[in-house]
Amino acid sequence: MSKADPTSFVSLDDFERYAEANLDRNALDYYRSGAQDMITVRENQRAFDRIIVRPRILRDVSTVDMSTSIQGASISSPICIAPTAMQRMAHPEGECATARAAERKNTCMVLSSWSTTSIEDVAASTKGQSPKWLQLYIYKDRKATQRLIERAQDSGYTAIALTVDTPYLGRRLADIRNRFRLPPHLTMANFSDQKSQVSQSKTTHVSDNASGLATYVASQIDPTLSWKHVEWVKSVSRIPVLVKGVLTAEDAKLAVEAGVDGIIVSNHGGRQVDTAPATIDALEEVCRAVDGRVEVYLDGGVRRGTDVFKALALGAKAVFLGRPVLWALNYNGEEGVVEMLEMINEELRLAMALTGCVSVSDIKRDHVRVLPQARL
Ligand SMILES: Cc1cc2nc3c(=O)[nH]c(=O)nc-3n(C[C@H](O)[C@H](O)[C@H](O)COP(=O)(O)O)c2cc1C
Ligand SMILES: CCCCC(=O)C(=O)O
Repeated sequence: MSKADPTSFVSLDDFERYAEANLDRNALDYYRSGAQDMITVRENQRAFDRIIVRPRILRDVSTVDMSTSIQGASISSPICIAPTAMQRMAHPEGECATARAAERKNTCMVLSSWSTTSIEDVAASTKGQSPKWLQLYIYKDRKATQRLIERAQDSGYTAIALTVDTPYLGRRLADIRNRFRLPPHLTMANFSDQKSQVSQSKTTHVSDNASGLATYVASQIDPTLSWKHVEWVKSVSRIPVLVKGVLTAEDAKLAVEAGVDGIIVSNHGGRQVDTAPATIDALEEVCRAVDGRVEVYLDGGVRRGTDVFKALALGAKAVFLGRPVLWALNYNGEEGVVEMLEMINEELRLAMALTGCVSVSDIKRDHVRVLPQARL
């Protein structure tokens, strides 16, 4: 695999090609892998190709405004950053570099609770001028879970994205083969002061047994979780609570009934249950079920400006990028993430101009036609 030449990066794929040639196997496979045969990973991207854009013409597109808001906070464009764990494997400045890049582009970053930099250090690395959310798992240790929410609130995070698709970790074959382990100089930084509550021990902490990551998740995450726990998170949080990992109309309705403030349509980047639907295929049924009661967002496979356009046309308020951030981080830290965000933002600007949309509210359902779903 030849390393992509940074001077000729023309699409988000180029960042990935660069990282493929640059990252060590353990990190690269962890970042790019998905569950089992990775069918959903591929579908997340391919499904966008089954949606036809219907451009409108002659509408004076000399000025295009991509600004929007999420949970009441203004952002410069509907392209945000999804939570991905352990970013310091990609670059020494990891999550801080990502947060600074997000702030420079005035967009929202979601910090993984399994970050290699603490909630407080990430907050301190920015000026607090763009929204930061904390992604949360419900840990077996409820006090530790509640403490994470409090720490996020105290550090200026403005929402909690509660991940609900991970009662167990999906089966990721490459990580099992590689005996994935977090490099010894890194830690799950949000837990380093809580060893007694969150048993982050040498044996369970991403240990080097064959399913180290899965074992770690099984030791930490409570698989008994149900909707009443979502209500519990709401009851202990002063900031909005969103659920991340909804793929069906049925669950979207239950989420609204549980009082959530927003829904992220996500299949965890195809990393949990393989052959789950592509998120762009699930988006419309979720939006119909929600019927405008809360904001709906999407992540999974978004790689081009036209992908963002299609998600907005089908009802998403904003989209979140996962892996492209890791590839860009690996390429050039904060600057790399800024460059990647600028690239996809410019693609969105052009997609809007070429379809006759001068603001995100101009992007309507009839700007796209969805072709019949291919067989998986
Ligand atoms: C390496 C990696 C780590 C992730 N870690 C988390 C995490 O800690 N919490 C979480 O809710 N989702 C996590 N996700 C899922 C992302 O938030 C997001 O749903 C997904 O990556 C979006 O798809 P994309 O990578 O195709 O853009 C992770 C994804 C990847 C690729
Ligand atoms: C133990 C970290 C798991 C993070 C995660 O959500 C993922 O890898 O998809």
